[in-house]
Order: sequence, then C-alpha cells, then structure tokens
Amino acid sequence: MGAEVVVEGLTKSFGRQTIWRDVTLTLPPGEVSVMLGPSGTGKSVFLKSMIGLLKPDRGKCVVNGVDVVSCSESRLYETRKLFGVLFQDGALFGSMNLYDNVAFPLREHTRKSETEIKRIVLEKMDMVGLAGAEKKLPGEISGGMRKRAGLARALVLDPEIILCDEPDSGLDPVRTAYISQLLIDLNAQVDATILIVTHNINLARTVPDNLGMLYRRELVMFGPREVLLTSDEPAVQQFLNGSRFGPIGMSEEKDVATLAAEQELADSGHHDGSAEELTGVVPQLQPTPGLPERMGVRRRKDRVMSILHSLPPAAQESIIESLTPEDQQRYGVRPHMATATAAATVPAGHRPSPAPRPPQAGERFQGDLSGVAEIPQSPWRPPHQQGPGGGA
Ligand SMILES: Nc1ncnc2c1ncn2[C@@H]1O[C@H](COP(=O)(O)OP(=O)(O)OP(=O)(O)O)[C@@H](O)[C@H]1O
Repeated sequence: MGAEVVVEGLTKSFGRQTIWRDVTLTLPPGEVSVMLGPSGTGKSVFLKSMIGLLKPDRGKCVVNGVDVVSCSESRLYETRKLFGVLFQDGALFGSMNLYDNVAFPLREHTRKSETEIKRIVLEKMDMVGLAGAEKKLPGEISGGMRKRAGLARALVLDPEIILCDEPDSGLDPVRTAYISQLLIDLNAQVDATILIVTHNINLARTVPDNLGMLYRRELVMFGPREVLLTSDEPAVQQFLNGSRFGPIGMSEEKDVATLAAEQELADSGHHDGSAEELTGVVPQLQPTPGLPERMGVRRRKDRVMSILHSLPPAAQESIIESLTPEDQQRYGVRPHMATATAAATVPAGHRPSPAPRPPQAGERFQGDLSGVAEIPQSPWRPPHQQGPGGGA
C-alpha cells in the first residue's frame, strides 16, 4: 500500500510573491487525488515542494515520519526514492531510447544486474502500453507515448507515491481519456498513493477519489471528490464549467464592477463561452476488466463514511447514493437522510439555499449531522485523531 502524505501549513513565496499559504491536506494511502487550479496558482510549485526540489518558507510535508521540508539532505535523498514523478513534458533524455530512459533510475539508484533491469523495464513498459517501443527515441513518438514512457520511468523504483504534473498537457481529449484510464489501472495494480495536478475538468471529474483546488494563494478545499463536485462555491463552479463568468479572471481575480458587468451580460442572455453546464458527480472510472480491484476504493469507503457527518449535505447525499443497498445498510444510511437531517436542524425560513458553503481547508461543516452514519469497525481515523505512527 502507498504511503500517507501529511501536509501542514505549507507556505511558499518567491521573493515578495506569495504562491500559496497555509496549505493543509492529507493524501490518504493508496488513493488517487487531484489538485485543480487556474494556471499560475502554483500547482507545479506544490509538487516540487513535496519532493524537496523547492524549499517552502513554512510548514511540513511528512512522508513515512520524515518531514521533507526540514530533514537532512541524506534523509531527503532516501525519502525521494519513495516518489515516482511524471514531469509535465515527460522529462525524457532526447538522445536515449525509451528502454534506456526507463532503465535510467535503476542504473542510477540501484545495483541491479542488467538482466534484472531488463525484466523490470519490460514489465513497466508493458504496464503503460509501450511494449515493443523500447528502441524508439523520444523525438520519434507522440506526446501521449512520451507521457506513458515518463510514467514507466516513474514506476521502476516501485514508488509508494506517484506525482503527475499535468499528465494531460498537450494531449487531445481521446488521448487524455486513455491516460486517465491508465492512471486508474496503474493504481489498481500497484496501490500507490497518486497525486495529479491538472486543469483538465474531465480528468478531475472521473479519475480521483479526492479533489482539491488552489485559488487566490490558498487551498480552497480538499476532500472526497463529492465535496468539490457538488460545491456551490462560485470559483469552483466557474472552474468546473470552464466559464468566463465568475470570480476567476484572465490573469487574476476580478473586481466587483467587472463581476456586475458580467452579470448584466449573463442576464441579457450572452453566452459565457463554456461548452456545457455540467453539475454533480459523474461515475468514477473503474479499472479495466481483468485487473485487480482498487484497494484504495475499499479503504476510502470506510474512511469517507467515518467523516461523512462533517461534509456538506449535498456531498453526503452523493456519497450515500453511490453506495450499494448492502453498504447503505451496513453503514446505517439511506438516501435523502442527510438533506432531511440538515433541513430539520435549521429553523424554518432560514434554510440554506441550495446547500451550505462546504468546509474550507481545516474547517468543519457546522450543521448538526452527527449520527447520520454509523461506522462499523474501521481502523481509519482522521490524521488529527491519530496517535504517533497512526494511519490507515
Ligand atoms: N523557480 C521559480 N522562481 C520564481 N518564481 C517561480 C518559480 N517557479 C514558479 N514560479 C512562479 O510561481 C507561480 C506558480 O507557478 P506554477 O508553474 O507552479 O503554476 P501552475 O499552477 O502549475 O501553472 P500551470 O497550470 O500554468 O502549469 C508562477 O507565477 C511562476 O512564475
């Protein structure tokens, strides 16, 4: 199973420019998470900070008990071996064929024989659908194949955590769908913790177990995918719909006058440029038939049900609806109970419309929804309730 990554109060500036501040989140072991955010919000900087390539000003990023922000160079070197990274452009060596590119970390960081290296390289190239392409040079293959080769290279040291920087960049929608499926299939096979940064909405809607968004130098939210996908936060809705109308502007947030002018345009029927008004939670991608079941999904179910009462009602409903009738019975929940409970706890005339604001990073939903779910014996506890060494 992949490692848990606990990020606490992480803050990063370049000179006087704060990129993001007080980022706090936990990547649950073996689950797939996506970090969304408009261009330039510091998603790549976040990934680089997690592996110690950039030094945050404050905060922690703890992996297997080691804080990569403050640890010694030698511990950082060791801890980095737990990570496999797919950089935005694949970061392949142009003069080496794919075989040598994928073999590179093994030759660099291990003492394995060439026979053993060959076995591993061929296995990983097969996993990413590149069997037979070993002799090709990066310049001779498509962008999608370069991403796959980058992923194969990220896998050779059997990482516990895989970081993917915009795996969809430069790919058409069909190739993006293939790479999305590949990421789910890889997670099913290796059970690694995966964090993907992207601004691709389709990937964000269909791939992850958890979704977060960086915006205005902060983590707007991070949690089970249903929280962000049912959020009525204007910046989140605008981003998910790829709309010009909303608080996110061309290069920064908009002022009140611009927002009012936009509202007038919208009211007069002007189209906002978005392709479609998608709302809600679409089904998550499943591993290709024949591959193992994703263990992360099983663990996530117990984990999410243990925090269900802290989530906004719309997210709760979506989670409850995604359960089988047997699971609903096992957890003691039924459809519509979250919204009914929420409505019952708010005085008539003061009902939230349409749903209360979802919890921000580090903030809990304020409604009285305790007792919505009864959790059977589950080893998972939120990080702040864990003792030393606690985990899933
Ligand atoms: N080494 C650096 N020195 C100074 N500024 C930097 C450095 N690296 C990144 N930045 C700045 O940090 C900000 C965030 O950059 P980053 O590449 O992380 O954004 P992003 O969210 O990944 O964007 P995109 O989605 O376009 O890839 C940008 O303003 C960038 O110019």
